[in-house]
Amino acid sequence: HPPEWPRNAYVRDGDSFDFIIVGAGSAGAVLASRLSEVREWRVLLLEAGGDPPMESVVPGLLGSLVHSEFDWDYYSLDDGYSAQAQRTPGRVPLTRGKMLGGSSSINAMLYVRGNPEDYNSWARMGFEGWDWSSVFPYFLKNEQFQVDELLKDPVHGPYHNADGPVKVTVQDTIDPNVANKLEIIADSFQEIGINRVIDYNGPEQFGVSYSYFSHSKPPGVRSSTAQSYLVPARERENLYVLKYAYATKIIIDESNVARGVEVQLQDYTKLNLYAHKEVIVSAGSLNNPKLLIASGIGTHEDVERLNVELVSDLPVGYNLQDHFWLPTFFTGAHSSLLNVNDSLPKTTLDYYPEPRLNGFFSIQNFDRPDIQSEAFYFNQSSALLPMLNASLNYNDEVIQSIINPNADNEIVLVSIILLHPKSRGRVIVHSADKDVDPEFYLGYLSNREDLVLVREGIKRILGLTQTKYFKHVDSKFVKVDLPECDHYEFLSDPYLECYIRYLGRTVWHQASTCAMGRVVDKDLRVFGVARLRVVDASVMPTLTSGNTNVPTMMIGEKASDIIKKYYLKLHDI
Ligand SMILES: Cc1cc2nc3c(=O)[nH]c(=O)nc-3n(C[C@H](O)[C@H](O)[C@H](O)COP(=O)(O)OP(=O)(O)OC[C@H]3O[C@@H](n4cnc5c(N)ncnc54)[C@H](O)[C@@H]3O)c2cc1C
Repeated sequence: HPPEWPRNAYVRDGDSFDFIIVGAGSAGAVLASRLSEVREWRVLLLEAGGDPPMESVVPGLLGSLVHSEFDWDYYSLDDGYSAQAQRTPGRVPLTRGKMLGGSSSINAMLYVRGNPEDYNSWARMGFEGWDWSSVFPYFLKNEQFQVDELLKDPVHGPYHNADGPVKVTVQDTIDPNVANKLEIIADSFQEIGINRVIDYNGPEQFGVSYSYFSHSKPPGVRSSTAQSYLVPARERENLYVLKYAYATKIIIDESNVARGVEVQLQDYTKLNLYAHKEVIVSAGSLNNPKLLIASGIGTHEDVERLNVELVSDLPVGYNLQDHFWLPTFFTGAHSSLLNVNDSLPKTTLDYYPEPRLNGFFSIQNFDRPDIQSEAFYFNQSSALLPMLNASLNYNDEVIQSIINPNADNEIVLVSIILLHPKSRGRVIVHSADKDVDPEFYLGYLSNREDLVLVREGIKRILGLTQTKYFKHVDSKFVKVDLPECDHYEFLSDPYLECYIRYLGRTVWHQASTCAMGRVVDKDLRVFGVARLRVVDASVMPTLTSGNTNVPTMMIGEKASDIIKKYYLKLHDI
């Protein structure tokens, strides 16, 4: 059954609330739920989209919402240098959820907290209160861990909580062949020095393990923030959820105090809504810059371009950071499709449809991992083609050159993710009009050190071909059809760099466009404007060592307590 989503609020022009939150995503929905725990606070949550459809709720339907009405469907600018093997060179689809739950309603559900050093480094940068020991309680508060053996385990148990809102399970599959192959691949990783660990959210992140996902045990239901934070709060009389409500501008008075939000509804009606206490912007790293710059908060050049008056001169939209994702492909065991029945995928909608191992290792910096690596196994009947096509958006020649060896062989895809890129991108806003998208320059590999690190990462992974099982099946690194790289010796450094520039692309972790220290302070208040905060992935000073959804929910949890402490004058919550 579809969940009972919160009802749409009846709101009139001029209405006022205590808090207005813009964006019901990974952070915004957490804030709305936590702030409305204070019954005397009236909380309005504005969301540009509506309720999530069943394709969002059912884990096995992952991937079917890309380019739909539930996706902002942005594309990056072609920089002529990276992601050149996309269908349109350089133009990478930047999927973002447009519905309750935001990107937590469309993402791949991997549950990865990152490394304690990520947060300790934020504290060392001067952001007091963001060190690991301060943020760890919020990770616990978020989690409803459903892996009983680990909960009971004296070593792993203390790293988990069974009572939070977001259900977390360990990967499972009903296909014994897939389970067996993932075991073999994990052993092969061990042979190249990437050890087996049980739980990367536990005592040790370095190593390879099964993946943990934010969905429930069967019957599998995605634990988006809509499902886990908003549904349980839907009966609260002080929580108002306004759907299909696009925030066009923050209303700021002449003393630089945020007073409310100007909203455009689907039928283009405009409403002015007011906040007695605060406006909180949680529209995500790609959308916040447009809203802030249209409200006069940005560099003076960017604000002037929109013909608005400057309120606070801040580098909004700069400093865009993203994890760079690169696939490598290896042939596995020989196999052929003689029996059609054997070829039918053995899968269930209860689980994530593409089981994968998740590994973390380092090339340079051993305080925390610098590379994340995922390993997927595909037989002929599997999801390889749709994944290359719909999710990864490669051109036909590239896809064909990977699918061809798959006719006679299983394929192992091993991705390499650059966790701490030095390259930076930018969101460029040309218009405040709801229907004019900003431009997104990702800046991948603009710092050569990033290219070198990924290249060394591939070399480490190439070691797999020398391991027992891969040798036994005579595994080969698949030569992808990249004519521009052909004049380099296959697998030489220049060849690998060319390969990276063509195949590398996003894994949808854009962050830091309103980072702490640049646009907001450590309590996430916007510099130069009173009663205005930004709370979402855009405030991360640097990226974490892993997928960004849980860190963003943690930011929502921590910000809720910062706000409660401030207004309720509490010392501890
Ligand atoms: C395809 C995909 C796969 C991913 N896979 C994973 C994964 O497996 N694991 C993981 O940890 N992370 C994953 N991520 C990343 C993770 O989901 C994001 O980092 C996280 O959701 C960001 O949260 P946020 O609160 O910053 O923004 P969002 O969750 O995107 O929320 C922003 C919300 O604001 C709304 N909004 C925007 N502009 C306006 C406006 N002007 N007015 C009103 N509302 C507005 C949006 O509709 C949206 O609901 C993935 C992301 C994508 C897109």
